[in-house]
Amino acid sequence: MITMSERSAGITVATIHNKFASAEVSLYGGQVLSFKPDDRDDILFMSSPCSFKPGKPIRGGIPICFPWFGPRTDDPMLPQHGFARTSTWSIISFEDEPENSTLILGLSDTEDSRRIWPHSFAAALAVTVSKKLSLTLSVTNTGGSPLSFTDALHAYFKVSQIESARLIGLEQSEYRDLAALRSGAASEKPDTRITQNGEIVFTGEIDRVYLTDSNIRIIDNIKPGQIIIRTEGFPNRIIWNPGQVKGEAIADLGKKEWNSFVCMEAGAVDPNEISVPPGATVCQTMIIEPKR
Ligand SMILES: O=P(O)(O)OC[C@H]1O[C@@H](O)[C@H](O)[C@@H](O)[C@@H]1O
Repeated sequence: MITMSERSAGITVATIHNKFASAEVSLYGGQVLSFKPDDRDDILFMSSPCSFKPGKPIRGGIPICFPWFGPRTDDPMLPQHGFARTSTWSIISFEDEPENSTLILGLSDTEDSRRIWPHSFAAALAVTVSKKLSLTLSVTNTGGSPLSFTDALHAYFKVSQIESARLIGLEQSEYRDLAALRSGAASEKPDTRITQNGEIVFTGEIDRVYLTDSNIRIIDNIKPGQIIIRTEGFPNRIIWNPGQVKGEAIADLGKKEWNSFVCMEAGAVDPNEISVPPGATVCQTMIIEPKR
């Protein structure tokens, strides 16, 4: 079953409900806002002061970073993480099967998008709600010249408290430390690779791009259960939590809320950008499986 409602002026939300789960998807941003398996607690985090105002990104759920991840290196004035998360997507279709429900949203180039990213494209996001939450982003190059993009499904997972959570699956993987690079440490160069030693525990700011597509497990350690994340077509994992100092300075985040989420993003980040020849389509999938 699907029902549509207005979250605020200009923000339409589809609520999907079936025998396994419920989920909310905002057409603004093409963004999953919540996923409640068995109608239990949401496994996704949503910032409480988030204003849901067109023009601003929604902080929580699963924003889509596309067609670039992070700041645009050739023009830092352009919006961080691209324009997909601040664009309104259209509904392409909705199908309710006995075991799952799939909503497909679409976004194509416009005059405005071509001004900052001169490409013709048709993107579709298929959100399947079942025991698992599955997102497939497909991008078709509808123009006559090759296009390439970087991207991420920037999932915010709720945790009871970040210092107690653990993230498993990246042991021995190499990463680039974006936080260290930003701090301008002389020893840090964009191509510096560090090897992950053991599981990830959170003791302060973490902002890293891992050069791997391995499966991830998030363990809350206070609540029982875990979340398993698998992907196809996403060569990178990005792990982000701002820590207390930077977290308290984020205007659209509640004062203590930096402590209540971890972002585990499936991405294709420089130098792993995705190239799409004219007429071709590239698909990337993220599957999120909550386990009791
Ligand atoms: O505040 P934004 O634009 O949503 O970005 C949040 C974070 O997103 C992460 O993906 C980046 O690696 C971080 O550097 C960034 O701070």
